[in-house]
Amino acid sequence: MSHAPHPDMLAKTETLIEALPYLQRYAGKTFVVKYGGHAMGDAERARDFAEDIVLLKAVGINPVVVHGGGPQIGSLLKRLGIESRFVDGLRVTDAATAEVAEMVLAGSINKEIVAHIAQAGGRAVGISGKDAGLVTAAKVERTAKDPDSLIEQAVDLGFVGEPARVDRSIIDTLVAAGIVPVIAPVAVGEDGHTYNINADTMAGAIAGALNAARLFLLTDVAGVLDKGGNLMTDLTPAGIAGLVADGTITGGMIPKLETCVAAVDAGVDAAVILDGRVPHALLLEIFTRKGAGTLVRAG
Ligand SMILES: Nc1ncnc2c1ncn2[C@@H]1O[C@H](COP(=O)(O)OP(=O)(O)O)[C@@H](O)[C@H]1O
Ligand SMILES: CC(=O)N[C@@H](CCC(=O)OP(=O)(O)O)C(=O)O
Repeated sequence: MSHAPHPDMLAKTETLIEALPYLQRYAGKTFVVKYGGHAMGDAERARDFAEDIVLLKAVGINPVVVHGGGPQIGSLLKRLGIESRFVDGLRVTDAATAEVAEMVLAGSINKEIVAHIAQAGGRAVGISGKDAGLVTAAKVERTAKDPDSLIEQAVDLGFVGEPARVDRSIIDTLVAAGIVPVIAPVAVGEDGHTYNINADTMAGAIAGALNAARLFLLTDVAGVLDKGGNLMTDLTPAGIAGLVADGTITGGMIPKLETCVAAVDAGVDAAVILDGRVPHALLLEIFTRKGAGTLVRAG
């Protein structure tokens, strides 16, 4: 009788052994994972994502989830007959839009992610920036060139906020209790109004406040692509500035990379842009040698 292992078994064992140094390196570390609205479109991928989070927790990593939901806010606004306009990738948010954004983000999407994590055998609690004073928002100020006069003028984005202060204590309490925090990008301002915050910006601020080892941004592209469409696997803040200046990086990728640079500047070891359409993209990135997306690290 042969004792040679079946090739399938061998491949599985190799995968587990390949993960060993990463399991040792990352145990006890905090990973902030931003789950974008585009990445959560597919129900099967949403379940994969929840499994990945539960697996990270099971091997001693502390994942903290910050989610988006831009496309989902857009479709409810459409059903309600409310139009959306974007400036620099930010949704101009009047009082009615802020109400809808909070319903979708802190309501349906937040609870859906929590439920998926529970189904995968984990424990999660869904909160927004409002809970226990997690985030205090400041109104975002933007200027744009007037197309006629070419003079820079203030643009009022309404209730669009950015995190001015982060009080991490509620996250620490949940993590200490073995619970995965799932955070919606909505917060209250000093003025008592509800502010809608870009989810990448929210995730970067949370990662900075937690001194996270890693920030992962799950989106719907392979990562940052060069002008020929090839994946750029490693970037530094200086390299990113050059790619913005020469027009390689445009649109929604600009705030995403600004978030990565800010997080790395704030002491996060590395930020990674990942393709959320790939099954278990997070596990592949964390536990295999190859990595899957674009890694941003201090130069
Ligand atoms: N150099 C680039 N590499 C990859 N994507 C880019 C690049 N420049 C611009 N983009 C755009 O950025 C988009 C990702 O940003 P966004 O749509 O805001 O993602 P999300 O909704 O996941 O936050 C990509 O779908 C792509 O259209
Ligand atoms: C101010 C602002 O633009 N807020 C975003 C919040 C959701 C978000 O960022 O979701 P994604 O990550 O899925 O794009 C919005 O209203 O769409």
